[in-house]
Amino acid sequence: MFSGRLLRISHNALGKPHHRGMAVYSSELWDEIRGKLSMFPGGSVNLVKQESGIAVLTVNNPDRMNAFSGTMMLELQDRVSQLENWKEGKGLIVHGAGGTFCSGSDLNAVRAISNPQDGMKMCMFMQDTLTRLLRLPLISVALVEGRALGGGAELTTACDFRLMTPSSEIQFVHKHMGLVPGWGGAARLVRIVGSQGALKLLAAALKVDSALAERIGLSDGVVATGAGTALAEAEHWLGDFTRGPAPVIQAIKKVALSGRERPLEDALRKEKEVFGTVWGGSANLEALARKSKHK
Ligand SMILES: CC[C@H](C(=O)O)C(=O)SCCNC(=O)CCNC(=O)[C@H](O)C(C)(C)COP(=O)(O)OP(=O)(O)OC[C@H]1O[C@@H](n2cnc3c(N)ncnc32)[C@H](O)[C@@H]1OP(=O)(O)O
Repeated sequence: MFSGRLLRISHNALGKPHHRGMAVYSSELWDEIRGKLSMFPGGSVNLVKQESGIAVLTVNNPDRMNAFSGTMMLELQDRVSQLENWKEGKGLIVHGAGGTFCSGSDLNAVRAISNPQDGMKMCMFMQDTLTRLLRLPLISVALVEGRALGGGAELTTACDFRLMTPSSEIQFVHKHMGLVPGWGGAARLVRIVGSQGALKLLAAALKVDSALAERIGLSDGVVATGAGTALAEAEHWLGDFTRGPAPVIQAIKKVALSGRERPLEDALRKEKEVFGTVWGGSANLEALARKSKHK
């Protein structure tokens, strides 16, 4: 488990603790890393915020099976910042362009930064961004069509839920690359499928199809394939969880998140704090006035 102390007190490159909201590392480090990543262009990360309160984030580099170039890593961080400030937001779908999810880091960039120093910086940058993605006050789902490989598999674990099309696959291929996950994917995978399950998926670099993924709790459901169909089905699926006023949905995500990440007493204090934001709020008062019955 992430401890509450780690959540709120992380360490900068010099080992000094610093306090930051939803991030893991100090943003003082980012200027240098951003400079390096900006040298590897290609693709984009697109964000559409819809009136429904559900946003769609598209990893878009179809010529490279949606691999993450350096500039896409930068764009992802910017998109997450935008979503952190989206007051009306309730849900998020993360998917890939052109019928596939994401094939991880762009190997052309990886080859150019294959020294340990640059690798560590990229790792910290992506850990920070994906941690912030998971901590958004939005209910998020990764829609996996085609392949989710390496860092792409890690990206799926930075969402609250995963949906897969019947023929799609998630594979932590890191072992075959002589690596371990570096974008926080191992830590998150353990929380999703347990330590035994995570060890099996990582150590065998198993191809996890949609049936196996559902059986081990990696996937939360299967959606039909087809141009636009999978996305529409994912929106419909998410709609069940995002129906209602944004402050209430965001509060639900916050208490679930603190329960997932914090030790019990810390999570209880957080729950009390979040409870205070909705108690006597407009949705609460309207429900009381309606004399709601839950038959
Ligand atoms: C922490 C994360 C970790 C790290 O950085 O440390 C990583 O993510 S490492 C990257 C892990 N991913 C891979 O190793 C993917 C390697 N690629 C493949 O296995 C295949 O390309 C596959 C299965 C994604 C798709 O196979 P398919 O036969 O359907 O298509 P092609 O192989 O012809 O691919 C089309 C085109 O895309 C290029 N491509 C695919 N993935 C990447 C990538 N990760 N980086 C750069 N380019 C990629 C592939 O080379 C083809 O380009 P072309 O110019 O046509 O050769």
